[in-house]
Amino acid sequence: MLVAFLAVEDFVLMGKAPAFFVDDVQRSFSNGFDLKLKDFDSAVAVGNKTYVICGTDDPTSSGVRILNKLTGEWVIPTVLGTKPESFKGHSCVLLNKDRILIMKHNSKSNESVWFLEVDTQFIRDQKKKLGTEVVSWSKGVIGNAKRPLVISGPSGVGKGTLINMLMKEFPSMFGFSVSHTTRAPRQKEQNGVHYHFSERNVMEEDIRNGKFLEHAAVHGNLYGTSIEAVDVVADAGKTCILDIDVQGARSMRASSLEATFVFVCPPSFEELEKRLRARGTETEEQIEKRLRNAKAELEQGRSPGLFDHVLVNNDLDACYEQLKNILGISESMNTVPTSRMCIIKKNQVTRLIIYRLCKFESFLRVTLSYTASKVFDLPVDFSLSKVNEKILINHGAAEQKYLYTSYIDPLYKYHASKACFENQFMVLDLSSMKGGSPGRTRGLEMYVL
Ligand SMILES: Nc1nc2c(ncn2[C@@H]2O[C@H](COP(=O)(O)OP(=O)(O)O)[C@@H](O)[C@H]2O)c(=O)[nH]1
Ligand SMILES: Nc1ncnc2c1ncn2[C@@H]1O[C@H](COP(=O)(O)OP(=O)(O)O)[C@@H](O)[C@H]1O
Repeated sequence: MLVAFLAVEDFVLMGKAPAFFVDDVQRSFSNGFDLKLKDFDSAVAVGNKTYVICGTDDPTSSGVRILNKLTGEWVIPTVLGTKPESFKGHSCVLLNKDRILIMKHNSKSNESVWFLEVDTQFIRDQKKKLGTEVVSWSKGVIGNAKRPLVISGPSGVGKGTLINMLMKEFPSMFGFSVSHTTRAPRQKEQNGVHYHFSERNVMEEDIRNGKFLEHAAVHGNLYGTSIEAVDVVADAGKTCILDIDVQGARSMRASSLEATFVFVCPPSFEELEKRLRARGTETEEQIEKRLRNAKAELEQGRSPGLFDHVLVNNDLDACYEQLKNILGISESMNTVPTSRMCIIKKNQVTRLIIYRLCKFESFLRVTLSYTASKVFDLPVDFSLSKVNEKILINHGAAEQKYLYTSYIDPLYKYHASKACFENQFMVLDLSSMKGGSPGRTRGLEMYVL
């Protein structure tokens, strides 16, 4: 049953597979080289390389080693991304020759799906940059994240003001991506709220270790968006707002993150200077540097294809309304409309109906988010097979039962009985898969067949 579903290039090798199966596949993968698989290790062939994924809880282990099948050499690659914490029994399958899907046995579905990227664009870029073999983990997330909002514009134009207004009016809809920076905190800025204020050497090390989605040198300091900063907001079901400079926006445009890009302009250069000085948070030297950089930023903000929308922040309220229009939101999305509130005061029966309606609305909201992230228990053992964009998670092998199914034989027109296996399948649907390293892989669906 298992073999019937396996395409040759997608061959699966399970840590806990029966010995005869391991031996057969091992030989064909390794061209005669000894893979030295330990308990819970698994191996996947990708072109001339065999990737061994080590089933271990040891945090010091790289978790992955690569055999070059032509030379017989082993390489320990640079491992980027967030790797799964405990990684014992698992099954894997190769997808599109560029990433390996790994599913943990005996786990919850929201913790079970991981991707090891081996030859995606991100990996090819990192290989060039680091000059080593590179692999990168990405956690698979059931359901889709909301489309992030990237806001850029020169210093003092009003980005922070607009973002604060949005977050204050719609606290349950928006979350802020807290960037890292090497600049010193301003008087009212809190670490972990406005920025993660970091030492340059620590931030540089984290960048090397692939913890950042993007980073840039701005006004003489280092700024960057960590993968964690965006994922925390997305995992809470909120739209993530990124306040980043034009270089950062450009990097995000080129990445797998699909976002709405908004550039905010001042009505005039003089007004920008006035606002920056009135804010009183920078020294004269810093103000001059920011104004010099603003000229180039304003030019780059108009680069074709970079920003989806350009807003002129002249009248603050008008600009804020325009931003809300872009996002397709209105006040009624977050509060009970005032007309309804008036009725509430008028009579008891209407009050009850309104109360139920509100309850139902919040029930719907909860139900919808629950459906998107419904959690399954994955069995102690299963095999994976790939059929187009779907992964069949077969956990019936251990409990296969004969069923006698009655049917009418079309030739002889009499009732017959046929023995067949009852297998239990769950499906991981990858057809809406998005994102990937260095962030999460989202848009997955899981259901029982
Ligand atoms: N590329 C990038 N730019 C950032 C990030 N965080 C902030 N910035 C940008 O850095 C610039 C300076 O920010 P900041 O020091 O807070 O000064 P402000 O813009 O005057 O409030 C602004 O253009 C921000 O949009 C980040 O994570 N990545
Ligand atoms: N439309 C506007 N008109 C007048 N002042 C504004 C407007 N928008 C923002 N400001 C003020 O300009 C200053 C800079 O705004 P801020 O949000 O800190 O800019 P940024 O985050 O882009 O650096 C703040 O003092 C803010 O109150």
